[in-house]
Amino acid sequence: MSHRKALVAAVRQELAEARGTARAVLAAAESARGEAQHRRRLVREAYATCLNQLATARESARQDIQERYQDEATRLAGHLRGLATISATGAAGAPWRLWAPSEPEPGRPPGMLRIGTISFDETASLPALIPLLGRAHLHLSGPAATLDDVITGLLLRALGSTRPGEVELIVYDPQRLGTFGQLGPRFVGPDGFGALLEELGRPAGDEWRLAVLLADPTTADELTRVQRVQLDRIARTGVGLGVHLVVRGLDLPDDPAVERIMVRDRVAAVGSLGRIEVRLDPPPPATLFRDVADRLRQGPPPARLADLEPARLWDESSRYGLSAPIGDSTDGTLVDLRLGDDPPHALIGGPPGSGKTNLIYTWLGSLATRYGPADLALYLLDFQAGGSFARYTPGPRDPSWLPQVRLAGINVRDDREFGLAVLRHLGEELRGRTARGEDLADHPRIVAVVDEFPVLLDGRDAIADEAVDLLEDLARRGRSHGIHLILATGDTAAVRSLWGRPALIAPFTLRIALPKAVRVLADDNLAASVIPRHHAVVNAESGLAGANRVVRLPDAGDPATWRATQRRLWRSRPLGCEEPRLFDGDAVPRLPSAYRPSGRVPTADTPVGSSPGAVLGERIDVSARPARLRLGRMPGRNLAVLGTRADEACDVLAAAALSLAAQGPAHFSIVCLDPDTERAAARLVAELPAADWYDASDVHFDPPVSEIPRYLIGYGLESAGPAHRPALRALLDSGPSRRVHVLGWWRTVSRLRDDLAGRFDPIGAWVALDVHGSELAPLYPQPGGPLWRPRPRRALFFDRSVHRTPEVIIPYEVNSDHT
Ligand SMILES: Nc1ncnc2c1ncn2[C@@H]1O[C@H](COP(=O)(O)OP(=O)(O)OP(=O)(O)O)[C@@H](O)[C@H]1O
Repeated sequence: MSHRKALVAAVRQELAEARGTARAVLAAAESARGEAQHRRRLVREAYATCLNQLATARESARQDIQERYQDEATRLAGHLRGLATISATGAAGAPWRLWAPSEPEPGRPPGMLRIGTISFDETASLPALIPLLGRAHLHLSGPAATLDDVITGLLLRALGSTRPGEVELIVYDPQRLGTFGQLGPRFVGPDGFGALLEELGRPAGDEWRLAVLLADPTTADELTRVQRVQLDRIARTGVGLGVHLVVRGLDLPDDPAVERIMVRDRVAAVGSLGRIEVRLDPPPPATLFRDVADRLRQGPPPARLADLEPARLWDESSRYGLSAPIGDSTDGTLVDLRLGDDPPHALIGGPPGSGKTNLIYTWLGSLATRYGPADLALYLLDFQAGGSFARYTPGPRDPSWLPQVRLAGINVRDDREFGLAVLRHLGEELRGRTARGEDLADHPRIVAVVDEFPVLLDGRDAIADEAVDLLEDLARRGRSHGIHLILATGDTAAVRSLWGRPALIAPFTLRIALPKAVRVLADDNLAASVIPRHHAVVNAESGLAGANRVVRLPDAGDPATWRATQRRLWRSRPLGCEEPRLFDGDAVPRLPSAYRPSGRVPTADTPVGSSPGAVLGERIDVSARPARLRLGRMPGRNLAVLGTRADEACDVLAAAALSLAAQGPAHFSIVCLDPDTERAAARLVAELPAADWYDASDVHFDPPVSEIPRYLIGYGLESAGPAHRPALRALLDSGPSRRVHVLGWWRTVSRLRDDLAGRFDPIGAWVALDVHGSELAPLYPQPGGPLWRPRPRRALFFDRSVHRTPEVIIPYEVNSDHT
């Protein structure tokens, strides 16, 4: 029992120990669990804190990023918009509601064109731009109607942002679906497609050629292999040649120059924009077409004259030539005209109103601001009606003149003699320069401008013959002596006839053709027929096709603008610079005071020359010298003034008498037999120092003999009548040897003949007013009489002792107040 008890006790003991151990283990476990739980709690808490912190950090980072993204995006969008504005200025990029045609900036190639917008969030959008002129062809696919809207908009932008004439628009539209008729395209019909492809394979000229091909299924089906090859070649090489395609309905090969636009609804995918979607602009409102059409019709606003001025006045030397810009070219750079060894001379042509005068003004202005009077001398002749060169000479309201102008002839249409005189003068200058063999640097270069030169060369007469010879000589030899000619005309027939004179026209290698000019350029050079107004084709290779430069001309017409420039030049003129000689065919010269006795009345002891000269009128020449009739003691030294224009006859007689009186002692017998001339005769008597008056009541022709010369000034001598004829004839015959000379007026040659009984030898000199050449035959050594068609205020003067042919003179106005 005890054993059992002991065993029980031992087991109990063990159990108790085990329980104790278990309890201890449990306690340890419990505490470990507690520990673990505590740690877990701690970790959880830490995690939560961490999570919170992370969330906060993430939130703030997110916000930061968001803000930065916003900022960046706004900035980028701003940049992009700025870039877009620069890349597509004015009409190329403006939305339709603000749209108007715009003038491209000179010197900048055409930009991109807007077709719609790109939106990158709800609020902001950017213009979507695509390349065209100078950059790419366009290939469009999608619903035809939408494509045609897109194309219409693009054409409007392309034409509205370039200068009229810069883009030649050709449309192939067999179904006539397009709506660009107002843009003035050249339409090509279905049967012209092959020819069009051939044409597009050739380089465009100065302009861009923009071909819109709206192909229908038939076109695509019928495209031959050759045409396919041509089209592919245009797609690859056309852009470099100025040829651009805008195509729908036909494939174009893959090429960097081909921009593809795929349209679905009003959204497009554009090749160069990648995956960005473009929301297309609506089609342009119809009214905008009118604006573009008007602009195309009107032509561009003119470039400014001020743009041609050099940085410094008179800073150039003409030693090696004269070079001056006259306008800007289609790319905005200035185009120079050069005169020198080559080309030496210029021919300007264009129909009336095409802007020749304006071009000449521009050219002269540009030259005159670059080359001072030591480098340039201008001779200006205008055979047109109207005095376009008068602006360069002093006028009543403006005393300034253009210092380089030596001579200006205006209104010389009827005075071809003056043109001839100028050419003779230039011929002498050429001879002088040749003989002296001087260097070009010693002289100014001469530029002689002859506007409407055919007037001078017209008419198969001695003037035309001599003028042609002189022009030919000047054109041939002038180049090496610094003499340059600029001939201008609006007369097509005259230009045509120049081609019959190759020797004359050949040295005129610089050709300037204004719009619609005919035959100024070579026959196969049609550039002048396609340029818009206020443009010119400049060609320094005698008009050969391929040497054209198209120039846009500024408006040089405003006299006030020019006057300001001329004033500046005038104030800079060197000392001793002389006023230009102005010959105005419409002005009547006054008898210069040096030929009037007033003031310096000669006394009886003043020596009289052996043959004093009677001044009859102004010669038509470069220096405006008077025409004189020497009245020596030889037979025949009398003067007959012939014709019915009494005023002019009186002026001739008065100028003769006054100029004789101004030279030395003389006695005058005024015989006035025509009531129309009484007033003028009386004025003359009043101004002469010593004169007797006779009229029908006491007329006689037996003047007393005296020591000093005596002049009988007869008005209407035919009225003396038969009774006085013998005495008159005797006086005419024998007077001159006694220093008695008759200067008389007869209305007609036949009345003079009656008075002379058919013997004209005592009339050694005559001045004919409105008497035709044939009527003058009896007074002229050559049969048939001189060539003379009378014209107002011009007279033909012939003195058989000095003249081989008669000369045209302008009777001076003696009494301007006509009292
Ligand atoms: N580049 C230009 N810019 C603006 N206006 C111009 C330009 N060229 C000419 N004009 C204007 O056109 C008109 C005709 O020009 P201009 O008188 O020069 O022509 P023209 O050929 O000399 O004519 P005509 O032979 O009939 O005298 C003028 O009113 C002139 O002001």
